Amino acid sequence: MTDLQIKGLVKAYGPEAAVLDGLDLTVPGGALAAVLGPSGCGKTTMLRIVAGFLRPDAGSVAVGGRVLSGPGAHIAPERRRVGIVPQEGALFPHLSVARNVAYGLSGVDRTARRARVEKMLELVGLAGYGERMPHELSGGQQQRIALARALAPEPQLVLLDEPFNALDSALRAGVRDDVRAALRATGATAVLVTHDQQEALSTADLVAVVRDGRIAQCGTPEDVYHRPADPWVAGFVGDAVLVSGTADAAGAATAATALGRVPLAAAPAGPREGLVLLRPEQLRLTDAAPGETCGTVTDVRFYGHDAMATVTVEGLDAPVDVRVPGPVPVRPGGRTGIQVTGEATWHPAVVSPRACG
Ligand SMILES: Nc1ncnc2c1ncn2[C@@H]1O[C@H](COP(=O)(O)OP(=O)(O)OP(=O)(O)O)[C@@H](O)[C@H]1O
Repeated sequence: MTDLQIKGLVKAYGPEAAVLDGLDLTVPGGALAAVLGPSGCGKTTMLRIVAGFLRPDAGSVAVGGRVLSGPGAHIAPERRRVGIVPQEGALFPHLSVARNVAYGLSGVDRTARRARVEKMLELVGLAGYGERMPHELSGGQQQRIALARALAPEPQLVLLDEPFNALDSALRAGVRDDVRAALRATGATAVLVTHDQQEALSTADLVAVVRDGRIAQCGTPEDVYHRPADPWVAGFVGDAVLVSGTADAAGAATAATALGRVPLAAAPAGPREGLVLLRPEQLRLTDAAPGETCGTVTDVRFYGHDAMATVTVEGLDAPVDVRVPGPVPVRPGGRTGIQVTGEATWHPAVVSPRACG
């Protein structure tokens, strides 16, 4: 299995500020990494450089130790052993499914080619579909064929550029699971570009969040969600509750906030004044008992699996969101107590990212 190493990637289009500004990313062999970031922050630019369609201004791309792009090196896209699954599949409309899948298998003899196509169709759950034409497939089936086509030549790396965008939400989760299973079965290293936080967290082994042309944080989905590098990352990968806090005595992993004393994941180093970050599911609505943090519910949004209550709390400038798993016990206008569960992360300052897009 082959790893992907991107080092110090820089790319500007014309005289404007660089879109990629020293981007580093390592994806271990066999892992699926999701590259997540706001629109216009350079995700596709990075993917196009890795694919070899664009040359970087500086930096390097290596797969399995083989430099594909770098100072004095540029391997042509077709010689990179990199498979690509574009947005909306982009199958050749005039070729049958089997011929689409076989497209990258020139030089392979007929019998081996046929066997490989059958194996790939089986892998993506579409055995027996070889004679169909692309227009006879659903959108989800087309995306799976696009993956089969990308995997057929046994690439070392597979790049997926927002491949589920055109699918409706019901189909999306199923196709996503199938694609993930197929990638796992082949052991290919893969990079999935997406701007969908849920997709990144639920699909990938690693999530890399791009900001200002660099990786703001790269880690497991759990790390990025529960231990975000800063409030911006936290807000980008999920709903966040951010309140001012004063850290307790040096070395203590607790802070005083308007939501009460909050346990921290680690004792803060540096200034005692800072920001305490929680997820809405770490807050609980309680009966408004004396001595407890209290507030007024101003809004309730129902999502089916849970609901979000917005609560204004004395001492806080902005209301906080509380995720409620079952029926919401308070209507808008009602009083409620609030309790914090679990540990918060501590952040010394708010990051204000350069505007993207
Ligand atoms: N060929 C080009 N010439 C000039 N500017 C470009 C070119 N391609 C992209 N850009 C600009 O570079 C920036 C990054 O674009 P890119 O497509 O890499 O972003 P992205 O993160 O993939 O966005 P999205 O999520 O919307 O697809 C954008 O401001 C875009 O307008």
